[in-house]
Amino acid sequence: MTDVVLDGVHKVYTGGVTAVRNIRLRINDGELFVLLGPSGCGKSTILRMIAGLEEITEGDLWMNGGRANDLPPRDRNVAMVFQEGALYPHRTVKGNMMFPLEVSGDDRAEANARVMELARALGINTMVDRLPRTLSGGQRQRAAIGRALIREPSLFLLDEPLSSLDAGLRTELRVEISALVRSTGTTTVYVTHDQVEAMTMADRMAVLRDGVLEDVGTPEQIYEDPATVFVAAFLSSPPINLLQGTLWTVEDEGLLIDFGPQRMMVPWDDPRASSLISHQGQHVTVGIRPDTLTPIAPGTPAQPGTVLSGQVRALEFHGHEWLAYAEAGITTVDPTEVGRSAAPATYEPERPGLRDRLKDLLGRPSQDEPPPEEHVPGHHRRADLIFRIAPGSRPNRGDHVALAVDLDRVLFFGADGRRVTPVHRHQTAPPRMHRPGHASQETRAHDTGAFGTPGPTGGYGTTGGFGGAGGH
Ligand SMILES: Nc1ncnc2c1ncn2[C@@H]1O[C@H](COP(=O)(O)OP(=O)(O)OP(=O)(O)O)[C@@H](O)[C@H]1O
Repeated sequence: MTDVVLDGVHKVYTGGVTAVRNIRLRINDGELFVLLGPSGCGKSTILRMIAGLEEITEGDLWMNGGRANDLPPRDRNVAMVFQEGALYPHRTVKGNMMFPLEVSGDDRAEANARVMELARALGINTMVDRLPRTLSGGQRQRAAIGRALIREPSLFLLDEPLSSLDAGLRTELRVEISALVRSTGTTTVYVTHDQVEAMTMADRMAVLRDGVLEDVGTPEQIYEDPATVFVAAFLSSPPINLLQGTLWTVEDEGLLIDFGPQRMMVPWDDPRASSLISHQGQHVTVGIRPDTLTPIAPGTPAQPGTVLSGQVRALEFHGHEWLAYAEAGITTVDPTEVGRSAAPATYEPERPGLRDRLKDLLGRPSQDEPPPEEHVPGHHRRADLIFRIAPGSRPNRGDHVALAVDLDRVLFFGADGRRVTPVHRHQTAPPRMHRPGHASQETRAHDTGAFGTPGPTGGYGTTGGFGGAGGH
């Protein structure tokens, strides 16, 4: 068993491609840790550096408290499974699974018993005498996982092992892989670009973009309390509404978010008001998940500044729910563009007399234009407000709808794409099975911080909490 720390790890490939930028991350002993991100974000590179298959350009890799940058792969006790798990074509499933034990000279009868036990756990015990070419893709992956796990590695690395399988098999296997590695207590690092796979499997996960660590935490933490616009959008299906507004303070009332034709109000007693106030006069991105908007009948009393409206343009049936798309005339933010460069939030809008501007905002007609967009980093467009329809109250296309916003669940991001309010990363992974003698959850309860959230030092002679991205 092992824990892994990446301390300021940086990777530049020959030819100059920077694949990984200053990653600081702790993967705890016995944890199922997922690396999630879009294609090309550096997930596989990180995995390969942990395996010793790729050189680390800068920074340190620690395994079980020892610096491992120069440790040969064979001395790391790591097993790895790829998208197409490699099997020897002329060996049966059993032959493939036996191979690592034969190499290490294990007792044959004992090895045979272990292979059969693992094959049963993987659901391939009835096909151990078959050759790989006679197996389905899912069965081949099970065999590859069996071959990797048979010699009880300290660290199990999986690189998109399910991505070539169909949706049904993926669901089935992700449950089985999670159960298997949890029952063995093997520290596991799992790479995927599939948010559902990440959310359903991970004890904790890291979200990457362009080689930069955007966020680290449990799936619940990252979903409910994302550190950046990119993370909020990457972990959202149906997509989160990301509305671009400008923030103004209104004495006696609160913080007004001006979306141009519509606005929202965050009252002064809202716990986020004290963080938001520093964005006075600046662009903010307001993240509203579709289930945070509730259609209400016209005229229903609501707290001022908590209702948005639009005209229904499309309806979509998703089996378990209906979604509606309403044209609201609000500029939305493209999360793939925001916060991409290291550009700080430098936008300073022109300030006509503030008092005049507020008077204007609070009483003006809805067709007014928002502040000029060319000042804002990122890409912006007008898009629909997406909301979930309550059962039995389906609007028709063309209807005007009023949508009550659950203000407590709204997320606020600055122009640089980072959350305006601090993100919380105090808890570690949920309790899980461990073999006797392994570190308990409590002893592993030193969690990472992301973007300046509190995180104690992880030891190994480094400063600051692991898990936050540096220099982003
Ligand atoms: N051997 C290599 N030489 C040069 N550049 C490379 C090499 N391997 C990867 N890269 C580049 O490094 C970046 C990160 O690649 P990596 O494979 O780690 O990403 P990934 O997130 O795993 O992507 P995917 O999900 O598509 O596998 C990409 O820009 C890629 O083109």
